[in-house]
Amino acid sequence: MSSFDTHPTNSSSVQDGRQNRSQPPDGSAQPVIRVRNLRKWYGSKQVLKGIDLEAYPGQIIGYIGPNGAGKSTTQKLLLGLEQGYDGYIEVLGQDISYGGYEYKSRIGYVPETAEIYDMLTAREYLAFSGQLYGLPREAAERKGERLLALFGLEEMVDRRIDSFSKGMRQKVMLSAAVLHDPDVIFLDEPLSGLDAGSVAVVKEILTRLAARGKAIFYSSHIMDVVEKISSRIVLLHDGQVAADGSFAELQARSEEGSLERIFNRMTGFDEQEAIAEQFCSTIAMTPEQLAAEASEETKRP
Ligand SMILES: Nc1ncnc2c1ncn2[C@@H]1O[C@H](COP(=O)(O)OP(=O)(O)OP(=O)(O)O)[C@@H](O)[C@H]1O
Repeated sequence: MSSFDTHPTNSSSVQDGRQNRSQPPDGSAQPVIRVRNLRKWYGSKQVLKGIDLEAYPGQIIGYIGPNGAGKSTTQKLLLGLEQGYDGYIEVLGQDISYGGYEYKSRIGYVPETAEIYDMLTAREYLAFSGQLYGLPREAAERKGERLLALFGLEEMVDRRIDSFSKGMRQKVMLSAAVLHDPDVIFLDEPLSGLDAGSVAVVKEILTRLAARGKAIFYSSHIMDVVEKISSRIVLLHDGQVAADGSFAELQARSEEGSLERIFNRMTGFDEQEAIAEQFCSTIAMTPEQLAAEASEETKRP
């Protein structure tokens, strides 16, 4: 039985959640995200080279890839934050090229780098972002206060965000992204700066939100978390989808153990030892050695 058939309120833990959600959705489920042949250029550089994607309610999609592969660009295009693309993007049944707003109120987003209004207190910020998504101010404040308290920040609610640590800010961003109970949640490195206990809490929250039918689009470089929580993993390499399937399917295809090893093999990365050695040797080079090397280079034809 797949999670698309049932949305249990008493969901399984992170450890066994993956197996429960690795099945494809049943025929009746409508995709909440549909992307066809998505292409994007920045100037003359083509960043996305024809992405096809579908996401269904209840899925956590681990969207992974090397630095610069195009993960954030894809998320920003789906969110309507980045303009100018070729291909087709549909979110919650709406072709986003028509520029409507309705679907945006059903989306939550934690960006990779938070642009947060840090002169506001946490309470003010959550009330403000809740209102942007259509919640009444009092409801947004009340819900925000409760979410922050659950993250252990009850003492900080009325402090200005510019006095928060990195992890505390991340908890505010996470709370702001889900305050309006969105149907689709985009997360770009959501665990950045969080301590081990908070990571465990967020993993459980994501598993439970998916069990309640939310679609979660999860970009991260922390492979063991992606491996554990994702019902489906999409590997982007050089602007193209290099693999798309459950962790078990990827494993069967690549005969590698962990997602980290699968990732390294599929992206052709096996040079970590050589690079690390060269890096350390470069650090140890003296000014004289660097000058000698530069003079050798100028002599070469
Ligand atoms: N505003 C921009 N203008 C020009 N080029 C950009 C812009 N934004 C992104 N790029 C380029 O697009 C490519 C993909 O960037 P993107 O941020 O989507 O990668 P990513 O997969 O999210 O990487 P990372 O894992 O490092 O966050 C990179 O080559 C980047 O330099």
